[in-house]
Amino acid sequence: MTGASAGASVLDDIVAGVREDLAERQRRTSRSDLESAVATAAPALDAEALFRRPGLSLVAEVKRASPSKGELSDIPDPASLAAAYEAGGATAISVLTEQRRFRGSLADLDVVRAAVDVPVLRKDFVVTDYQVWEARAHGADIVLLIVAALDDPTLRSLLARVGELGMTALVEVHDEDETQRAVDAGATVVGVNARDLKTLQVHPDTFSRLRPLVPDGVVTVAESGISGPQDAAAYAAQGADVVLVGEALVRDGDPRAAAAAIVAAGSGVAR
Ligand SMILES: O=P(O)(O)OC[C@@H](O)[C@@H](O)c1c[nH]c2ccccc12
Repeated sequence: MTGASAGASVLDDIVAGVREDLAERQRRTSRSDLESAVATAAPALDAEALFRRPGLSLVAEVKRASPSKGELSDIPDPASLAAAYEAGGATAISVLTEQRRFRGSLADLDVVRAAVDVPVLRKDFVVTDYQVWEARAHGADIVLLIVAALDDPTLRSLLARVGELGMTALVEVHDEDETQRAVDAGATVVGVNARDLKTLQVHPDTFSRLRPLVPDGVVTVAESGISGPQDAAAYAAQGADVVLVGEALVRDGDPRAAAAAIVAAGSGVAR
């Protein structure tokens, strides 16, 4: 049995809402409209190559709310927030585009894309090819693929599409079985989410438990519950190439300095 069929969960609820919103957008914008937009868009930036550079990379997230915490921050100006992250040395910017639980949107992705020169991640519950085209049409360079939400054939076909469009896939796992599925499907960037999206609980030891299952040469990303520089340095010492941070940055009054402190903490950590 795969994660996608593991019974009712928060994740199933979120994906059901995502599919309804998706059907609505598909009525307005055809797949061929998206393909035309992609054909004339600037090519995707190579985020994976940036993640492979020495030192700890930071992916800084634009996140207003979450199912576990509710409202986090109003973020009236996502473009300025993203620019602050970039000025602080973030390698890439993550933008939540899920609307119902995270209060994100493709409009947020658009304004962030226009505001920064670094790669941008579309953070959403991607379950169909259409959403990958949509991500690229809106300027995303990276797409999140959550293994728990996908069966193997779908994971593989979405990975192939992300590659065809020149983008990087961040393939998210939260247990041993999902890690094996990600690796077998050929993921080159694996994100270990310390928050189990089925129960919403954070388990800080998840990264160190799953890291040994990821082959050398695959980029690893530590995700969720990172409260600041100390946590980031700890993940770097455990072999993380990248940390993905949302709440701690959106709640900080000085997101540029907060991002810079995380980047500084990760530099010079023996890995
Ligand atoms: O705000 P935090 O605890 O720093 O977490 C960021 C990020 O890991 C989290 O937003 C996230 C990780 N995977 C996801 C999948 C969908 C939505 C959100 C997420």
